[in-house]
Amino acid sequence: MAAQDRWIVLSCVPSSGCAIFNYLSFIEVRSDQPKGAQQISGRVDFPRRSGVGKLNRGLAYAAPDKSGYNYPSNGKNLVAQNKNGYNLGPRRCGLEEVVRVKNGGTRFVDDGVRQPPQKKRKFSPIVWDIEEKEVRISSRNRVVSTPTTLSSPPSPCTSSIVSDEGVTKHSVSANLIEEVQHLPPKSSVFGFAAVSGQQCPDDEPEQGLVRKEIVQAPNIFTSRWSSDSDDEDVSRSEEKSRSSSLESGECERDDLEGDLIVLNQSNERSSCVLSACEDGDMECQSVSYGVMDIDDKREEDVAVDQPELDVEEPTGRGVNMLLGCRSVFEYAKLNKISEGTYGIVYRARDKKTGEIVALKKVKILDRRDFEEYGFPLTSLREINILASFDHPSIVKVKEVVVDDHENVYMVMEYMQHDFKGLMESMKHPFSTSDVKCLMLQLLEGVKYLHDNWVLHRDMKTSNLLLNNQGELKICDFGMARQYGSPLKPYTTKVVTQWYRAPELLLGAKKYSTAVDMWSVGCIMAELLAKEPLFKGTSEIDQLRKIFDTLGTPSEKIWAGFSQLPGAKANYSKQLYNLLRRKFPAASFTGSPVLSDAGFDLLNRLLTYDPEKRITADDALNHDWFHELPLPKSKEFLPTFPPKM
Ligand SMILES: Nc1ncnc2c1ncn2[C@@H]1O[C@H](COP(=O)(O)OP(=O)(O)OP(=O)(O)O)[C@@H](O)[C@H]1O
Repeated sequence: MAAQDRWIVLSCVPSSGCAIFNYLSFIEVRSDQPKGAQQISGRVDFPRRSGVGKLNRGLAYAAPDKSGYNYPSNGKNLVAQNKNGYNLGPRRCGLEEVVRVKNGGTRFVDDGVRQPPQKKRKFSPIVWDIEEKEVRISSRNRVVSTPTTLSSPPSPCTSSIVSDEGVTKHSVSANLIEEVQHLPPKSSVFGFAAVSGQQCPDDEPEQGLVRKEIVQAPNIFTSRWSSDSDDEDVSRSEEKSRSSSLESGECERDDLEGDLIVLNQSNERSSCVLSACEDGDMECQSVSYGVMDIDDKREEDVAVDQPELDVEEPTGRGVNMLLGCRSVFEYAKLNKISEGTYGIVYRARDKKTGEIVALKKVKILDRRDFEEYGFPLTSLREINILASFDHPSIVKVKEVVVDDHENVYMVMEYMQHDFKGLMESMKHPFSTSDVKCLMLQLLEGVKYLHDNWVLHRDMKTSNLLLNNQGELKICDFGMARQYGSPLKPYTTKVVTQWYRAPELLLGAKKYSTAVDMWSVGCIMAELLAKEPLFKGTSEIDQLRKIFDTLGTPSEKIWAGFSQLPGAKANYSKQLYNLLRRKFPAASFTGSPVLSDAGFDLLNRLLTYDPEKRITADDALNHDWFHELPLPKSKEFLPTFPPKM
């Protein structure tokens, strides 16, 4: 396959300093371009960024295949330079050379340097760095696809940086270039928180004082981010259409922040492409499907705000990129598993292989919105992240397929159960060794996410799947987003209410991995008790329920608590942490029992202060997992009758 038939993804750069690329894009490498540097058809749009320079459009070029290139392991580093040769930093790409010319003539050139093999992701998905904006993908010029080739090229997404404390961390690097997936023809690719201690000993709960056992849990905020002094405005837009089908305890998802999105692929004839763009001052970003045609207004913008392009305009127009995706009719739908806010999930069979899969149809909530704004961001985000991840505790996306009506489906590995449904149908709760086994898998998955700078933000039992091999996998990444340094304000309307961390309920705009850890604590409690821990009926009721159990937080146990928007409300003072009552060390009443070590872990997960809340890494090393009963191995987990 010639290079010019490939699709490549140009990635974006976080918004630091002079970094001016904010998006990744999918760009078609065309064969009808001049020699040497093959022009990549399409438009590359960038969000407007104050102080950085407006980037509206660029053109991408790629050199022809110099054969013998053994993707992905031989990926080269590319350097982006502006017109004056200013080096914008290394980028890595799965193609031999990629030259991207943006406004002002920025181009990527091969610097001949090899990237050391890196870790974790199959490829780097997105860096989304757009705060709380409505982001949609335009249905005009549509194209979609996602990688299915799950080879694991070294991740270009991480690089070492030095944190505030001088500790070397991995971070999502700026300046990414996504890698090309080489695909076979036709395969579409695609107190109380008396801190950790939060303890109020069971034998003396009424004695008045909460024991404050300050445990030096890793400091999530300070260890991973620089100062949060950047008080960026969060421009958030409400999603116009909402589903009324929210499950009990769920909040509406009102944020569509984050950005876009990946999907790369190639096959012999056509591929799916996404590019990202910004809609003028409105900062409504959209991703064009398919070949990007040049819209006049954007050209004007470029002309006014940017130096002249020193490259040719793209010539390609209107290729139907959906051709690159297999049809959903390759699968026989067997039954509907679930209909959620953003998707309908079916059990289906691959007609060719007989394999049973899960098909998640992306729900278009409002057709007119779709026409105008395109493919829902949450779905793109989910596809992108899932396609980029490769971990036993994260559900795998096999490919993306389409139907005749432009509906898009994710094809995922099929998992027989979700924990919400499972626990509703179980007569007895999981045993302690079952829960340990499940918690280890869950924490491994969460650690993987956090190591890759992704917040899931919607951890709950219905988003945890279990198969008959005893494997637990996290799904539903529609709310996930990349985070980085410095800590940015995000929307607070994330995480289903029952699992939502107190800092979110109290309106903290800056939050991070600790929100997922709180949810993990709620899940641990639920796995043990077979009942959700805090079943609030509203946000205020949710807080009330948390405070009633863990005690009302104060500045003393949670530094910064009093500054949170929601802290001003008049909460009734509950001085004690009564969690141990719900999980006693021994019980004759049927309450779930929990050893001191187990209770300590639960308490650390449900620590008010996010900075003191335990991390996934530390939780995995917690003593509870080393004491008897030991975690069961997956193969010995109970099996359950199939849900129908
Ligand atoms: N790979 C899979 N295999 C089997 N069932 C699945 C799979 N993925 C999802 N499901 C089922 O579909 C349900 C909804 O999936 P998912 O959460 O991804 O959709 P959603 O539309 O985002 O839902 P919600 O609005 O609840 O967040 C899950 O709770 C689970 O029961």
